[in-house]
Amino acid sequence: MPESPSPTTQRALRIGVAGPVGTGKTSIIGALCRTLAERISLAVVTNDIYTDEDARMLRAAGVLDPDRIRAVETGACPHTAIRDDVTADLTAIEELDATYVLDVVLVESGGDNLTATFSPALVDAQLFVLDVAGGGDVARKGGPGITRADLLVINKTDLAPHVGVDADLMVAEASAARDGRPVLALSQRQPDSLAALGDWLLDVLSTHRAGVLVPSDPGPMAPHTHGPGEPAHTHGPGEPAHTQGHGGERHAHDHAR
Ligand SMILES: Nc1nc2c(ncn2[C@@H]2O[C@H](COP(=O)(O)OP(=O)(O)OP(=O)(O)O)[C@@H](O)[C@H]2O)c(=O)[nH]1
Repeated sequence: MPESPSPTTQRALRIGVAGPVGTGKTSIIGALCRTLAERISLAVVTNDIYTDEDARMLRAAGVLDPDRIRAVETGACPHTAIRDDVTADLTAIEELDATYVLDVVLVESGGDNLTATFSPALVDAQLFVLDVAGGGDVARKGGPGITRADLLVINKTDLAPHVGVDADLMVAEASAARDGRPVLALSQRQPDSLAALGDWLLDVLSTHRAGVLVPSDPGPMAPHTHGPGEPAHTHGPGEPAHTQGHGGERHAHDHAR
């Protein structure tokens, strides 16, 4: 039976999982659910632009009661839903928290670029996921998620020999870039690494229950564009409305919220 949350906890701990497309975010959430579902009460919110594919994958994998897994279709770039207007995600989290006695809600960002991070208004702590197949030099490139997420995961280390990457060096370089913040080498094929990930989450949960977890913001996205010919923009306060290209569609929205 899952333990009940501490009476001092007003709501479930919210953990964000961000990182580029295909680095293993859904698999990590599945592994956390498998590792911890007997010990704590979990729910999941996934973000995809047009589909609920990640939620369907997790439901099909049977990692949790399917009703505890909700999909948010962002309809725009994933970083918009986790950073600028977090309403849809917050609503999904709050509905889950009102329906179940929860310890933790895991929120998966849609796969995005290297600079997308969660707003501290949405999650209490966040992990950023890279994989060795993306190249050994990615961790050196920096960016807010790599340098300042609460945990950086270097994922799919089992593939390192096949893609010519020195995973230990990648971890060392990432650690050097993070000023003492933790880095975890992970593989779905290495149970010890999955247990270490579960332990990290339980540590964060203890801090949350003690009422001393202060969400920290890794920082805004770097200036970027959404389509050929569009000028680079940022997501900082006071930024004027601009247009974004989304597979041919264009719409205006204000990132200053
Ligand atoms: N070899 C290996 N493959 C992995 C590992 N983790 C995930 N994968 C595979 O990597 C692929 C992408 O994994 P996902 O978990 O869907 O990645 P994601 O980041 O959620 O992908 P998006 O939601 O599309 O951004 C799948 O084929 C997984 O089976 C791992 O540790 N080792």
